[in-house]
Amino acid sequence: MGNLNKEIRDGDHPDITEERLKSTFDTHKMAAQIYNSQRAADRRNEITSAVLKIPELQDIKPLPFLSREEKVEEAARKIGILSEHLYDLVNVNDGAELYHLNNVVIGGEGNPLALHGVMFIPVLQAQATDEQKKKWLYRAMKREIIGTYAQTEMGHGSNLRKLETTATYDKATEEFVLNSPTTTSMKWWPGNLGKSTNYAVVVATLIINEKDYGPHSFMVQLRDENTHKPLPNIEVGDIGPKMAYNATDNGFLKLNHLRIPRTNMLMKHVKVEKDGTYIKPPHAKMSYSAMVHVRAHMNNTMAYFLASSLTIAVRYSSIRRQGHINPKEPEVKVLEYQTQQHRLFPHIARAYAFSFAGAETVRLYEKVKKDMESGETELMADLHALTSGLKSVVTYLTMQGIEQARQSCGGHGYSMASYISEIYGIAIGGCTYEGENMVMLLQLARYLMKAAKAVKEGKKVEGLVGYLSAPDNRHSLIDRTPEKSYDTYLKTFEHIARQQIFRAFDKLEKMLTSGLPHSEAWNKCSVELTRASRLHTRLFIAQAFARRVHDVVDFHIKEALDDLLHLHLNYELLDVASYALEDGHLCGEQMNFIRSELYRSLGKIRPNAVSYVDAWELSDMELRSVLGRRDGHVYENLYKWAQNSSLNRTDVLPVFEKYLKPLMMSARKNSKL
Ligand SMILES: CCCCC/C=C\C/C=C\C/C=C\CC/C=C/C(=O)SCCNC(=O)CCNC(=O)[C@H](O)C(C)(C)COP(=O)(O)OP(=O)(O)OC[C@H]1O[C@@H](n2cnc3c(N)ncnc32)[C@H](O)[C@@H]1OP(=O)(O)O
Ligand SMILES: Cc1cc2nc3c(=O)[nH]c(=O)nc-3n(C[C@H](O)[C@H](O)[C@H](O)COP(=O)(O)OP(=O)(O)OC[C@H]3O[C@@H](n4cnc5c(N)ncnc54)[C@H](O)[C@@H]3O)c2cc1C
Repeated sequence: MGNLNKEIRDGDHPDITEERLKSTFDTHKMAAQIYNSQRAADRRNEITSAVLKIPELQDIKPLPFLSREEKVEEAARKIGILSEHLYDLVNVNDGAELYHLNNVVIGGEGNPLALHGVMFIPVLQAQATDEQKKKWLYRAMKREIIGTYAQTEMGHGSNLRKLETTATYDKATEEFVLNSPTTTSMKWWPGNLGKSTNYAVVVATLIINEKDYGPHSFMVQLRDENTHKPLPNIEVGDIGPKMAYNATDNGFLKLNHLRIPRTNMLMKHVKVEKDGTYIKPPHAKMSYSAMVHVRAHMNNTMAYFLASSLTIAVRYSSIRRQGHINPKEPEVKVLEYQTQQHRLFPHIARAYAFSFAGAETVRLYEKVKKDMESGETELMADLHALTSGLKSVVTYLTMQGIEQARQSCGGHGYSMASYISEIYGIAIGGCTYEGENMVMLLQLARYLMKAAKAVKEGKKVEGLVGYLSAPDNRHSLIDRTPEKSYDTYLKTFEHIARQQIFRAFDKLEKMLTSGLPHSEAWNKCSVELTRASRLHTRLFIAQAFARRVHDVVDFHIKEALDDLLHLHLNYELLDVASYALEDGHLCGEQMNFIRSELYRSLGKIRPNAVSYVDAWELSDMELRSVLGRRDGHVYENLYKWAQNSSLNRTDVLPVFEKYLKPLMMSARKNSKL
């Protein structure tokens, strides 16, 4: 039998090989769990190998040494080369293959086609009529045109009903007049809007006969297809550097009474007829499909960002030696410290959990998308609630995990050589885009309050909120039953979420009966409401993890996932235990049990730590991290990496003659006086 950890190679750092030899499971079989099939895991590696054989697709130098302009150019250069090889490298109809190709070749900092693939094409697929698809979608898919999704304005992002860009129907000419009447009405933020795209789906407030019909989607050509010059009545540009994600030209757009044909409104579900008659869609929020598309996929991208940072941190922690546990023995790998394990391992478990919850979410999304094709909208509310909660909780916890990964690398974590700070910057954008996290938690809370009301009225609720009408134990059975089952944990999570949902509901009801208007009462309860949403979502994540472990057949993979799940349940429960202590559902003795199970779990995970992160099969090319190198040879490569610094081109910088020398000379002169 070969090595179970598939990353072992001759010449690797012995400390990392030692880790890999301890693996109790086949890392490539584990990759099949993470990427949802063995075929998908195989394809990722095949794509990476093929890319490595194409010299023009390699980074010209480490990305942190590029200026913003060079980053934009480098991403565009690679997109050009990729287009030549695309059909040889991937199945272009497979989103996961395309995403992987992007991560390996270009990385997370963006590229001119980022929004084209992530939102422009999906919005046309979901909202364009067949005729409109012929006109734009097929050209977009062939990349004859490049588009983006332009919704957010300088003054409004969260509250779509107050978008100031107007699309006023002119019956006489059968045109819409698109206008940005104020500075704050300018589109501000859309990815690739600034310089790359020549088309955009613009979301504007529809006005017919002076009546406001709310946000609707319109196809707008922004630039000449040959010269790329902005068309008349259009002002467009880049919004400037951001915290990260700087290979992308997030942009602004000002429309000055721009006229577009009536047929440029995306009309698959909603219509404006020639005479200005408005025909409602089957569901008022069908036009929000592009946002739901991204939200549904964000769990997996966040899991990927988190796993990338942890791969870097755990590999580095296995070659970094510092200090002693036993003073008579050599310095230990920092991974031996319990604090280091506690800092990293629960986040490894979360990365797996987000990936499994993500797979379930994408399945529900695909079902709802198919239903919507035929005008069936029943599950839209469930999907919106689920994706709103997950989007918020997963991005927030990912942020925490990446930052812990950075700190766990000590000083070198702060260097861009770790690349963790860039991953952090990219990932935390997710707390804001596709719906600011608090705003989205409050969307889920609306759904939860409706369910709570139904239960209070004696009705049975089912599906994602079914537990609200299920029987509850007054006291948790954790450590109170002979058999060790995850059900006791999941029931405790259910209890906690249920209690908080009803606490928020009762508070809201009390304020409403005291006569407070709904919106004011809602605001005064909103912290409690967001707590309810978080607890409900964390329950879902834990359940999704348990469902996956339950379904795994391979004994060694099941055992390894079972260890991670055990850690996850104990760690997460400790994190929210105050809710269960408050009403005596858990007692001090059970808390001690949970804590000791957590510490036991850390020890159990320790031998497989490197293998759990290796199983994500993230190549050196896609990690772009000196600390996270597969071979563990960090130090000599840190030194090589620093040679790229432009400050090292000369021994003496011009600033010496200009500023430092006069400063020191004058100081010396003064001290002689
Ligand atoms: C392939 C995936 C790739 C992932 C990412 C990859 C890499 C990452 C790297 C870089 C980033 C790359 C891309 C990022 C791109 C980012 C793009 C954007 O950010 S686009 C702009 C996104 N903007 C928002 O999300 C705005 C948030 N606001 C809203 O969504 C709405 O304003 C809000 C808050 C939902 C309220 O809407 P409104 O129309 O005012 O609501 P009402 O009060 O009228 O009605 C509320 C009822 O409507 C229900 N509802 C709302 N939305 C939906 C929906 N989508 N589906 C079903 N139902 C919905 C809601 O539940 C209420 O129902 P009840 O009244 O409670 O019954
Ligand atoms: C990297 C990145 C990429 C983006 N890409 C795109 C894109 O491609 N296309 C596009 O159209 N947009 C894009 N956006 C914009 C993004 O979607 C919005 O910034 C986001 O939806 C938040 O809206 P806002 O900026 O108006 O925040 P605001 O709503 O102004 O948020 C400010 C604060 O107000 C709070 N708040 C607002 N409303 C409420 C409420 N009702 N209840 C309680 N609290 C509230 C928020 O919680 C937050 O704390 C992008 C943004 C980023 C950062």
